[in-house]
Amino acid sequence: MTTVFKNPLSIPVLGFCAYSGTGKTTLLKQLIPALNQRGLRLAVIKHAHHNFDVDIPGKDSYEMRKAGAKQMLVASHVRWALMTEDALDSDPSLPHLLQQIEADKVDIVLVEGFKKLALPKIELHRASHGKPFIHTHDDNIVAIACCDDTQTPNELTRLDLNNVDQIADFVIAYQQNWQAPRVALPIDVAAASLADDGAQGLSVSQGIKHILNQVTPICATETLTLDELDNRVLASDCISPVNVPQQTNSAMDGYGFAYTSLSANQPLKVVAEVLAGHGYQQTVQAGEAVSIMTGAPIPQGVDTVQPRELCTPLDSQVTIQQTDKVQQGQHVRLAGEDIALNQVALEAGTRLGAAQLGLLASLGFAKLDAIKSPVVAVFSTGDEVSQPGEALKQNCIYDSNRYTIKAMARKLGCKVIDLGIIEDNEQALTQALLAASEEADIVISSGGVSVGNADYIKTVLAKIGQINFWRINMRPGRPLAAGKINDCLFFGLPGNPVAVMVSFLQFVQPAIRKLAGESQWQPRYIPAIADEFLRSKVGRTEFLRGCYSIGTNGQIHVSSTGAQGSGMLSSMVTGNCLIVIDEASDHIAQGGKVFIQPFADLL
Ligand SMILES: Nc1nc2c(c(=O)[nH]1)N[C@H]1C(S)=C(S)[C@@H](COP(=O)(O)OP(=O)(O)OC[C@H]3O[C@@H](n4cnc5c(N)ncnc54)[C@H](O)[C@@H]3O)O[C@H]1N2
Ligand code: MOO
Repeated sequence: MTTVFKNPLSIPVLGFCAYSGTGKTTLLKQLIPALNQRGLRLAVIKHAHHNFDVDIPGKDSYEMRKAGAKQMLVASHVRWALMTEDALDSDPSLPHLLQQIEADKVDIVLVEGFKKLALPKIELHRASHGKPFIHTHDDNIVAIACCDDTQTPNELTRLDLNNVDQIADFVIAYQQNWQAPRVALPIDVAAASLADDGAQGLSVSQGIKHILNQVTPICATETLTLDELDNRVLASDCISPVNVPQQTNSAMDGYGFAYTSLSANQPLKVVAEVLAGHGYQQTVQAGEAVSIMTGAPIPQGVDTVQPRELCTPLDSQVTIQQTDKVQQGQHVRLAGEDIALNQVALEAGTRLGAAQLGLLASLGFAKLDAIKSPVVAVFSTGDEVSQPGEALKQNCIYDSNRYTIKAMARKLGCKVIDLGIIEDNEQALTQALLAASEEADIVISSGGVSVGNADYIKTVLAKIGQINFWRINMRPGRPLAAGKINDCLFFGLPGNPVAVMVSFLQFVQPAIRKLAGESQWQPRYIPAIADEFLRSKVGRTEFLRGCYSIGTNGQIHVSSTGAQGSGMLSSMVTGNCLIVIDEASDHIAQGGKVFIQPFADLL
């Protein structure tokens, strides 16, 4: 049995394990020079089972430690050592020790000891010692080094315990082939299986995958002006018809000359002034310079520009100051260095914003084809749900969901049809849903997807569409209906206002983006440090509303907005992000790592 081990470094860690007396240290003492000879920089961590000391009584560092310094760092120009007094009841933590290694100074960490940790290891075995194998009960053994008299399983790399060069070659290959494990995000749609485990509910990733499988991107396009293209999705690759910049030009107001003309304190003859939008048609000769403005084309013979403030003009000459610091080609913007002629400047499926529109303008485009905007029809249900602006009847609530859904859909570039509040009766719902499915690409409702008695929506949907009623293992937003009415996508979001927003962001948003032809979109996760204990539950993804900020240590910190009731819309207003806790965690400790999705990135 081994204990979980997570390598916190970006370099490999390789253990050497054996029963005592096998010759681990003897081997390592021979292996280290062999690896050094092959150019591998090493760190070694050794687990000592006894109380040891590396210091000598009488030395200053020893005396200061004995006087009570918990940590003592002694340093000279050749070596430094950090000694830390730990009175642990159990083994030291290898990840913690690894974090003390300067990973930019070494290529691999070799570990002697820590036999029980699930870290990759080479087992050393000497049959003559009569000790059992380790690989039979440890899956982390990557090779076994033994003598001729030992039988080993075929699937395990076999090394000769007495052949140090062979073992060194193995370590080199291990280091070269090692890849840092991918950071596991709390939601991984690509890895989700679509196996039918509906009784258990679906994970968020499974739900998204099922939904995306039902979405066929819109093909219809329309030609729009640059202004109209804002927040729209480009229909085809945009090929640059020009070089940007069109010609090689100056990045500074100053003097342009041939780098080879420069010699200290030798003035250059100023032969012309070149302004932006104009040119100088002659070739600038050796010993000559032009006065040149930012954006003006660089004349023939010039390859370098010195800013005006580092030049001394006198009559028709200029002296270039600090000639020793001038670099050939400085302050010259090359033709096409931003975007080259015929290069794909923007790919089909790009959502256009300020930067993209500016870039299209810089290429001279006035109009381009965009995918037609998805049309989203939105309605609310529930006898208690009332129209804002009207007097609130007793036991009723105002309809907030329709407004959050409409605003989120519009933010995603959709055209919105507002179907209002549809009364909870079968005929009205059937008519409204069928009519909406004719006009819209997506129909979204809220409320009535759980197990309540007065909800007709489930009955109606079962009759007119192919709709799944899922239980998603998440909070908030557990019930979710998703499917199709004819060719129209349908989402029945849960009624609780925060659940509506979270379900929209996690499930409807990817569907709308795929529908709209946006090919590259992935939700963004940003690592943050939890400033408080965050409660969760194994088996469900938790979306807490949080506030993140940059801490004094320069890292992103996050805390929850407080009470997390799924009816408390104010938490979405106070917060600036969702804190996403994966299914495997039952809590995040204060100071622990957690992923956040800033609202600004989500919509
Ligand atoms: N016995 C069970 N009860 C509930 C369960 C469950 O699994 N078993 N799930 C709970 C969860 S979680 C949620 S979320 C809700 C979702 O239920 P519905 O989708 O059927 O929604 P309603 O019951 O219609 O409404 C829930 C809540 O939201 C308010 N609401 C509804 N529409 C709007 C609107 N347009 N604007 C603002 N607020 C709205 C409604 O008044 C309710 O308070 O079910 C739990 N119960
Ligand atoms: O999942 Mo419900 O959405 O907790 O409010």
